[in-house]
Amino acid sequence: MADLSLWVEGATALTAAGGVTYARFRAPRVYWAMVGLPMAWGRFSVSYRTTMDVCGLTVQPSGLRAFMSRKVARREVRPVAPKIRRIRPTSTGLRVTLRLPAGLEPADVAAASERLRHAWGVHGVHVIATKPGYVELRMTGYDVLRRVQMPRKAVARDLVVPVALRDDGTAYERDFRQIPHALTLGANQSGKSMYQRNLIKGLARLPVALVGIDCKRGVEQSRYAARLSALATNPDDAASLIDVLVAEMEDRFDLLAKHGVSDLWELPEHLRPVPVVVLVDEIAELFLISAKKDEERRERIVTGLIRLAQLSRAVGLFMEICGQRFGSELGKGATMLRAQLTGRVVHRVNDKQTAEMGLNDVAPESVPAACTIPADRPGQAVAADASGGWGRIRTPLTSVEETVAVCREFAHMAPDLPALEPFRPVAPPVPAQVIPPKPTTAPAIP
Ligand SMILES: Nc1ncnc2c1ncn2[C@@H]1O[C@H](COP(=O)(O)OP(=O)(O)OP(=O)(O)O)[C@@H](O)[C@H]1O
Repeated sequence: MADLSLWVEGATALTAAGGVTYARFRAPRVYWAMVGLPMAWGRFSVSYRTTMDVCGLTVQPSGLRAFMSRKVARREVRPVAPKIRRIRPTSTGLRVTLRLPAGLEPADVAAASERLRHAWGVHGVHVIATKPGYVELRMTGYDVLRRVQMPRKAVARDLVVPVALRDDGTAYERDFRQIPHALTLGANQSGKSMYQRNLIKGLARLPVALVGIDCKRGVEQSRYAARLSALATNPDDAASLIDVLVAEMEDRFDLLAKHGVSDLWELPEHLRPVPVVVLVDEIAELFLISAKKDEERRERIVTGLIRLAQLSRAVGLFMEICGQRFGSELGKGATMLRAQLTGRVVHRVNDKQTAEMGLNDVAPESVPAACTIPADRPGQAVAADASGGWGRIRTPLTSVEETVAVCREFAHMAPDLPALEPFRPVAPPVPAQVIPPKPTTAPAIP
């Protein structure tokens, strides 16, 4: 009898251990909530003071404070560590708000983040300066980019689209009003189309006009035709469409001048034209020419794009450009246009030079991170902008069917812009539901 209960206990323990190991790799969120979080929180609480001390994140107390400790409280004078203001567990990690003592700055804490991560046994520690004197430690319990799950609260709104997950567990949002024009670079199969797909899926729900330029005969973007107000699938159409967009920009400037305002958002709502997002897939197709006769068209396209990039923010025209490389080898105007695209997302690249094209002028220290994206992590990228900030992101896996369905659902939101009417794509018919043939009843076997 005793033997049997020993067997049952052993089997239960083994099952539980197996379950925990399984959860750790297959359901890291569950593992974090049940095992990782209590352990990390405990370790953090118990070792906070000593960890801060050994990581050099304490300062000597002021003279008055030292005097009070010694004479009034009759305590030993101890170095001062940042004060914990708030601890908040999340589904991916732990967030701690710290008040820094005089003498410490956010960069000091950021420099120690690797040491903190090892001390508390977490996957990563990111340090964010939230306001003067305060930092937030964003700890992640596991590699959140391995299988991307967007935070539930991340939804598209205004002109902000959550398009990927950051490695600190927060959503990476493409905010068109903050960063009007952006560039996405990456090698073949690095995840550029997935990035655009997530962007289109988010934008489709917003009151914006979507304009596609996809000179690979529209293989990528024509699938989203239901929600596009215009689509160009070859360089000749692209040149005409860009001319129309430049004319639209000029009309909008006339409108602003007429009402004495300098920005689209200052217009009363009933007068405000709808924002337009121009999505360019494979920019090289617009720059490269195979015959001398195409030179004039190239000149028209490049001048138009540069004018749009320089001026169109105020009138609500935004650009999202995508390509494998974008440097001076594309010819005149390429680097000038690139300089106007201040948002940068660089996926896996084949050479350091491509990473430099995308990141050197905005966040040069992020170049090594872009060069070390593993090939088995499509969709992972380095995102940077003109503020100098950068981080690692990865898009969620989103199927074409899912995005097409969203485009169809929100097709009624594609605004009618008369100028773009000649370029309006014809949405492919909804595939008829395949109804399986009725099974024919087999003759009864006698
Ligand atoms: N975030 C992601 N998670 C998982 N798989 C992804 C992710 N992003 C892309 N992939 C996969 O990687 C492959 C290449 O992705 P995608 O087509 O987006 O790359 P690309 O850079 O546009 O390639 P190309 O330049 O050849 O068109 C696809 O099979 C896609 O399903």
